[in-house]
Amino acid sequence: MVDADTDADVGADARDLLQVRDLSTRFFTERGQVNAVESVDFDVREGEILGIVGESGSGKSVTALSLVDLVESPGRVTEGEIRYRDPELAEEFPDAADGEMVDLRELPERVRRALRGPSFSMIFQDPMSSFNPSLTVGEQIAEAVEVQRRANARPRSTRSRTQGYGLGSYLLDGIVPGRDYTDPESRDRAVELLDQVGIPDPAERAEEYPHEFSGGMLQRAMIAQALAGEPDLLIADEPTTALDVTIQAQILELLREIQAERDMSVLLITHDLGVIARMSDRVCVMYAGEVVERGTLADIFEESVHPYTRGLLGSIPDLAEPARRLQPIEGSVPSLRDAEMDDRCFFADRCPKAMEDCLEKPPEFDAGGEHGAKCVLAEREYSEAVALPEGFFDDGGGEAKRTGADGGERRE
Ligand SMILES: Nc1ncnc2c1ncn2[C@@H]1O[C@H](COP(=O)(O)OP(=O)(O)OP(=O)(O)O)[C@@H](O)[C@H]1O
Ligand code: NI
Repeated sequence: MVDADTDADVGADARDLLQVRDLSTRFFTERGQVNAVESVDFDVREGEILGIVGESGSGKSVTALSLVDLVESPGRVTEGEIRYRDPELAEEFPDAADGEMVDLRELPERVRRALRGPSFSMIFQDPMSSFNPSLTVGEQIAEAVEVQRRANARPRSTRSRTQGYGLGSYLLDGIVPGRDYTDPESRDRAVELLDQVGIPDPAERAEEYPHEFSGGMLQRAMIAQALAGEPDLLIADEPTTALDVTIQAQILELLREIQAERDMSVLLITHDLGVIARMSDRVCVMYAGEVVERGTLADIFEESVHPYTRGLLGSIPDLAEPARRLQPIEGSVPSLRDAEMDDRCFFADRCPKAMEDCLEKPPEFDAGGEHGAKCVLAEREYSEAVALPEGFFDDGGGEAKRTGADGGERRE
């Protein structure tokens, strides 16, 4: 049982680990330009779980890949800043730095790659894709441990062996370790990591191959692999989507424990609002490549102002009436082809409250505190209707809102 107050642990004054500004990523396909991520802004604070939620095709995964410079051709980050807190790098690359924050896009590629593992790590929906089928699980995690060791042993700027940071194809595109490649210490550490993610008999399991693991166990092993580099930020893209409900709950619990233990930041991507409610401190709702609403968990679940968020909320099963059918929002996510996208609200076609003004670019409505939405209607309705007392949103990052709300129950 996790108390709602855990949100409050990450106060509004916690420092940002990552600041994403005006990030745009496009795919230049034969059929034209696809605007997969469109001028996205968000921050990830130290020690928080930031959730990104949205339907399929809303740009969540491409956003994540953009952060770690893994967007594949014909895609490319075309705009924006990805500022990451790293005083050492800031000192080394003053041109890319502003205080302790370094714009990753301004760093040499080799340096940026070297951040994968020790600074950022990623886990995915399909753990199989993260492992080389012909090497034991233990050996692959040991390799990830060694990458971290080498990184620690050398100054960042001269690190050269950054390829094999142990995640999926990035392992394969780098050095594929032979059986005797890793040293015994790294192998011991791998067993320790397997133990930490709750794999029974970790020493024996380390000797097994990925196909000998169940889905849930392999998911745990992937988390162990991602943790081997002791990352500051773990990006989890639909980490439990492929798992059955019981295992899903266990893996989420594990992620939460690990996050708290290490005070790591997590960017959690999912289309499942239940997962968001259970896990995140703050939330960004994405639609058609844009962040259309953002706020604390309470802002989003109790006071959402964007019709899209409200639609999504309407489509989660009611806990009181579990038999109720899901109510998907009618219509589908737009194509994101540049040729079809004007400067307007992209949700207007599906919005039950659409009006003529929605054919213009929606304003960024500030709902107070950290709560914001891209919607002209929200701006109109709520700027007048929600006359909140002075200081309501101020101290404690929305603490006042949570009092008396049912936020506590939602989490477990
Ligand atoms: N390789 C590619 N070539 C062209 N367009 C792409 C490519 N990869 C992604 N896109 C475009 O980017 C959009 C966003 O995709 P993305 O994978 O980020 O969505 P998502 O929100 O993660 O969805 P899902 O929940 O299905 O994973 C897609 O709708 C697609 O149009
Ligand atoms: Ni995705």
